[in-house]
Amino acid sequence: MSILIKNGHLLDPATGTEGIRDIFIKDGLIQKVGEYLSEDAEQVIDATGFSVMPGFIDLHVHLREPGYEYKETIATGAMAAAKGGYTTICPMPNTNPAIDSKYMVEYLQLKAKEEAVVHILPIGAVTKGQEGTQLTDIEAMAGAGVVAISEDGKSVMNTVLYKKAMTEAKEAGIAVFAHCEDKDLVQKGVLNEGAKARELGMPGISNSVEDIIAVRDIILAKDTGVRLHLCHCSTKDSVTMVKLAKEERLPITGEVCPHHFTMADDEIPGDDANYKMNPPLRGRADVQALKEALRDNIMDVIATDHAPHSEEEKAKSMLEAPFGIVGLETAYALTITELVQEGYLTPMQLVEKMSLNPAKVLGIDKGSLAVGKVADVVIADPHETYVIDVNAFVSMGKNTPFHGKRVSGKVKFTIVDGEIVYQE
Ligand SMILES: NC(=O)N[C@@H](CC(=O)O)C(=O)O
Ligand SMILES: [Zn+2]
Repeated sequence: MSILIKNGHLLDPATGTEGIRDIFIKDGLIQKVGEYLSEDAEQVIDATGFSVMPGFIDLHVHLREPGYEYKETIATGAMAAAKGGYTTICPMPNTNPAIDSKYMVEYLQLKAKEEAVVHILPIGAVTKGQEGTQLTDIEAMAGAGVVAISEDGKSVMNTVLYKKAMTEAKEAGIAVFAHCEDKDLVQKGVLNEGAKARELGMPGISNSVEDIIAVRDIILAKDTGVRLHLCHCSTKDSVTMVKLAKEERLPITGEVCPHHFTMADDEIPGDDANYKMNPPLRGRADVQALKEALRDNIMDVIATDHAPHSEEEKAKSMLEAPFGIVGLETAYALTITELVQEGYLTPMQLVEKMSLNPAKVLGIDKGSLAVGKVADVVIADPHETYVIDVNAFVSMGKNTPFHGKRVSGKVKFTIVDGEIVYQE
């Protein structure tokens, strides 16, 4: 298939290109980028007024397959990704069984190849069954194609074991993605510790639950030399620690989720589990620190932590319901609305955080629309304003606190390997 994208506003931070360009795609690759291209193409897309960007790369999604297909499948999660402008997503290994062996990695890849409309790059578990006791065969999983290891959903609390995992990941040439949460300190917390938790009479989760493990993991990464990526950073002290680590030139990157820069805990209307996720919505000062950290490039990546659950599960009290909200279909709009329109990020920075930097974290040749690159492209209207409606989601998960929120920014086309996989 050949596609000619006309008159779009190209945003390609990898080459420093920002401006009106035409792009000619053929045989799955970017063939030409220029002004007034007139190539013959099977499909011409008029992208006047739209941004044309390298496809978004999500370092943190939960696809729920195998084991929890009633929440999401590889097929539905990938379709939600395409609708959100993502062309590559990295599923976390907390499935049932967990992605904790070469065989499970191969199973996931095979299913993804058959069923997913976007690229799937799996992440392997750190310990077998994510039970925290026995390391997985990290070298074998890396050989099978995992791009990182992570115990996401929890932390590896045994420091000796985790250090060994980091050493092995370093040897295998892959990164460690850290979910920072002190399992003992969190106790039974369900939302941020503070006035809202007291008002609802529910146990809180302090910032230190995250901060203590973030410090530990940064120190372990310094000891082992592994590339460490801190998932879903939610606190102002996480920001400070990533800043210090960068000043020391440690290979550490930080990720922020749209919900953590969009909403503070004081906006939780009551006992509604669509506002329950891990880490929780934090205080105003944390939200502000996260926005500034993205602006100042202390935080490198915006990732969704797309965590679908069934309506039945999320209809329960916050005390009972599982943690997590969906994010693939709202991330671009929340980033435009909360960060670009508010002056925290330039459009080029948005592309860095959602595409180029994630590619760098993974060490893959994506995140750019330069000639010769794979044609993974998103075309979006940054100005279109609308109201988020869960009934329009293609994800099986409808669990979001942003239903009814007015936002700007809508994905129009998503192109994977030169093929249109989503069109509004
Ligand atoms: N973030 C969440 O609240 N939940 C995630 C796990 C995780 O990313 O920690 C899930 O798998 O549901
Ligand atoms: Zn997590």
